[in-house]
Amino acid sequence: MEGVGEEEMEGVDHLAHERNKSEFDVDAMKIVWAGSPHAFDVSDRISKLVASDPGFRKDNRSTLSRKELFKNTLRKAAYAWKTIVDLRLSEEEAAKLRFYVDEPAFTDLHWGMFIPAIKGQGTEEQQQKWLPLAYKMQIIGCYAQTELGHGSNVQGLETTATFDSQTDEFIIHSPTLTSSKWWPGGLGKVATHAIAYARLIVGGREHGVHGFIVQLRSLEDHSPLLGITVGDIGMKFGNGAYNTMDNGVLQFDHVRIPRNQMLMRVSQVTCEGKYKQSDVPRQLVYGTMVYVRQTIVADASCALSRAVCIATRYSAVRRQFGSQNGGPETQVIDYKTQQSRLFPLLASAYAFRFIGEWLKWLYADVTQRLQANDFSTLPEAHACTAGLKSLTTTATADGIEECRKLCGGHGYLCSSGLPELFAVYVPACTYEGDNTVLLLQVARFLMKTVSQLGSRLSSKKPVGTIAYMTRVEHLMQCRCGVQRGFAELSADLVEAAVAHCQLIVVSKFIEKLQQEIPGKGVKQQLEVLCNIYALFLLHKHQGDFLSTGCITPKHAALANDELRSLYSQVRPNAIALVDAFNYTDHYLGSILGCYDGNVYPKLYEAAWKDPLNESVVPDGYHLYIRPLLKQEIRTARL
Ligand SMILES: CCCCC/C=C\C/C=C\C/C=C\C/C=C\C/C=C\CC/C=C/C(=O)SCCNC(=O)CCNC(=O)[C@H](O)C(C)(C)COP(=O)(O)OP(=O)(O)OC[C@H]1O[C@@H](n2cnc3c(N)ncnc32)[C@H](O)[C@@H]1OP(=O)(O)O
Ligand SMILES: Cc1cc2nc3c(=O)[nH]c(=O)nc-3n(C[C@H](O)[C@H](O)[C@H](O)COP(=O)(O)OP(=O)(O)OC[C@H]3O[C@@H](n4cnc5c(N)ncnc54)[C@H](O)[C@@H]3O)c2cc1C
Repeated sequence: MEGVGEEEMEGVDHLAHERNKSEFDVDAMKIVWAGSPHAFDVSDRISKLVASDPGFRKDNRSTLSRKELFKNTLRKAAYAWKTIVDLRLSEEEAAKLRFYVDEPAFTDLHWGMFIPAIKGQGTEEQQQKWLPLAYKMQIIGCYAQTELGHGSNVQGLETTATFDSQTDEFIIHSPTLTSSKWWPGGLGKVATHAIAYARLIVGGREHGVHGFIVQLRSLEDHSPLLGITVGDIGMKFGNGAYNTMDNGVLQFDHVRIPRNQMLMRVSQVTCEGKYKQSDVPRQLVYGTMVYVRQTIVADASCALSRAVCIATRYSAVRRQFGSQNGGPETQVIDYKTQQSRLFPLLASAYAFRFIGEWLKWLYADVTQRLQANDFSTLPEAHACTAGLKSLTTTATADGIEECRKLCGGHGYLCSSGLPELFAVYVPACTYEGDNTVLLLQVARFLMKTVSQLGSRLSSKKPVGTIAYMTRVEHLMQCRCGVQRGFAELSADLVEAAVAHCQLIVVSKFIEKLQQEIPGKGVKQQLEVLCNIYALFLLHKHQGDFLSTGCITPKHAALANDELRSLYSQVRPNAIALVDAFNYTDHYLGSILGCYDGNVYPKLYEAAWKDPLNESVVPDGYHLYIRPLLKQEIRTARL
């Protein structure tokens, strides 16, 4: 193997000159990014714990076969659980551990959907029975909603749950091929139980889709129970990437479960076969999706900031052109074109961090209200979680790909970390609701609000995130007919929904800046980023702003000038602004993004570790290359 001098690999901080340029207190910014001194402490401690433990190694994922990859994920999940138990980690610390282990696994669905579904839709009694088992991982659950034929259209699911009053049981059945459950994570090979969604039929009458706790596999030998056919749906996009997850297929053949395994907080079936609806809205059956959409928004800033950190550090290391008198070439980060692609993404990472924080608050608020039987803010919470999930995941997936391009050719190497990050992240635009379908929900909410504006029948004034609507006069003129023309106008309405969500992100960023933010220069940096975020959007959509007369061409030109000036203000602080994410090299998983910026020796070293380089002459030489070179190809046995 070709070696690299030890001194070239270790110890020298190639980005030190960049760090010295920064004009703000990076440690204080780390606290702002983490959310609080306590959150910073937990995150910092757990990230270092994971990074220093060889049990959590992840640099070999792209070279493993699916079976090896999956087995390794099982090992890591078991090891993570042992670490959590041995170290007596709190729930907050355990969640951080899962985050820094950085490998999609069945545990995400168990903790992220199965348990929340029981908590949100189960009765007290059901929670008391199932949650202790789930918390100790004595059962492992998944969330089985989507089917081969229907994902977005939940009302179109075909699986049935028919009540049998003779035996006090439900019979869960997949009547067609398209009713096979398809996609649930953890289902393929691991889950012992599922929250399965099915159309409830009682006494021959249908009552829509409800959730049921169904055991799938034996707790003794893991074999599927009678009437259950279950397996993995196959390889997904990208090597490694989301293939650590066993997304599954499941068919029920008249599987019987006790009546008390229907989640009965929203509606109940009595032993006499009576269907009863509580006074909580039916939409609470969708509550787990609202919860997860909110966590996805909070996670978007993590994925985007990770890509931005890699691209920013590498852009400061990489030099092309511009050498004067034999001096060093220009750092690519100094090119205005690089800045105009990179810095809006840096600003977006911060914007999404704060919108995630705000959405957590909104979710906690609506949960509290629901407990007190106040359902008034549910439509707004649904619109915000759906819309912001769509906005942030689309921007993050696009942003990760842009960061890959910002790293030139080296960004295409797996060792840059960016291809895998993209492949793992991009399904977030589809799962928990296809992003366009979710924006249509926001559009519906907006149109409903518009149709009520000024209506004599409605005395309610729009509040919260739609309060601005009373101030937009020409909305009043748009009221007529928009409800009737919804489908025809849906492409435009989706754009309106995006604009509404962008407004929320910008206004919450501005609200954040109205708070006290300690630390030298921290607030000023955030103001610059906030202005970049807002002006970049204005610049990108200037056609819309100009055509609606919201701005003049002069305003548009001024905004563009200001944007360029803001990029110059960010430039000296760029490295410190990504250092503030406090990511370990282990978590970043990228040679291009490593903290010390010592990129080239590490790339060189890593190349020699590729399995193809294990032998100088490749396997297959004698069979395929030599006959070709010797012109013996016609006689060779191929
Ligand atoms: C090792 C140790 C580990 C320790 C670990 C510790 C912690 C780890 C913790 C957690 C891990 C964290 C997170 C990870 C979790 C998961 C993320 C990872 C992987 C993702 C897995 C993906 C899962 C899935 O994809 S599940 C399936 C999701 N499916 C969808 O999203 C379907 C999308 N479709 C819909 O939501 C709806 O059907 C629809 C499109 C909204 C319905 O449209 P429509 O038919 O028009 O509506 P109706 O059904 O008729 O509804 C009418 C009425 O209701 C309103 N509505 C709709 N939805 C909601 C809602 N959710 N809430 C409130 N209201 C709603 C609708 O607007 C309409 O209102 P209106 O009548 O007033 O207009
Ligand atoms: C990696 C991954 C993990 C998943 N994990 C789970 C899980 O754990 N549990 C689970 O239950 N499900 C899971 N899913 C399924 C996921 O929730 C669905 O795939 C998702 O909700 C989208 O539904 P769909 O596949 O039916 O898309 P479709 O609705 O078929 O979308 C296809 C196209 O049609 C468009 N479209 C659909 N409806 C409309 C409309 N009304 N108007 C305009 N355009 C429309 C969409 O925008 C899209 O472009 C997972 C999916 C993935 C990719």
